[in-house]
Amino acid sequence: MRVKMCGMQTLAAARAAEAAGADYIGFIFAQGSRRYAAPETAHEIAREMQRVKKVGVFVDAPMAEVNRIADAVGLDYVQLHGHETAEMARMAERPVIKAYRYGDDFDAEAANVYPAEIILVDSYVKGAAGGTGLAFHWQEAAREIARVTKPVLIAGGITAANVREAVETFHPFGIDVSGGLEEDGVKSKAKITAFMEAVCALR
Ligand SMILES: O=C(O)c1ccccc1NCC(=O)[C@H](O)[C@H](O)COP(=O)(O)O
Repeated sequence: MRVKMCGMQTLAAARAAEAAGADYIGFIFAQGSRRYAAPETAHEIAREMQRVKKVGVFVDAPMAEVNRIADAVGLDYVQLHGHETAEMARMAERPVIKAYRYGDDFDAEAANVYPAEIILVDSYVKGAAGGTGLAFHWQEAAREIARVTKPVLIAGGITAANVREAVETFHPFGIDVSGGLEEDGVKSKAKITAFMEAVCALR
């Protein structure tokens, strides 16, 4: 079970995520997010990482900008978290993680033919692209999400307290977490460690 820890803004948080055993860390390049990371900052953090894969999160950004930032930062994946078309995804120069919001644009058939390596299913909250800290209706969604034939990351409101239920409900490729690692809106080393302990207890 893979773990993606998203919304990294400091070297300390990224080091804690890597040391705890995260498989992916994410940087938010969506202007307006409180978790926005400037590409220069993300690059400084990324170059210190040894093993963890670096993901850049974009919302309806021009693909030229996505590719430019991916090069500048040294990203391993780009996460398209808006309403990007398949044509846009084909222009990506990195493997794509395509995010859908359950209750908005999620559609298993569309996800299966979208040119992405990994599908991420997040919560839908009107007016927010992601990082809401809210879970969607897992029991209702499970059968539909099971029809996705690609690796699936489940996101939205996951914490150390409910990650077992998420895994037992979806049996996903992996879990994506951001707010569940924060204390007063800032990534917490203690919460990062506690989250991975909860995941390791499932393995
Ligand atoms: O985190 C953000 O601020 C954000 C803003 C705009 C688009 C995407 C964003 N986050 C993407 C992620 O992959 C988050 O980890 C995911 O939405 C789950 O967040 P949370 O519910 O806080 O665990």
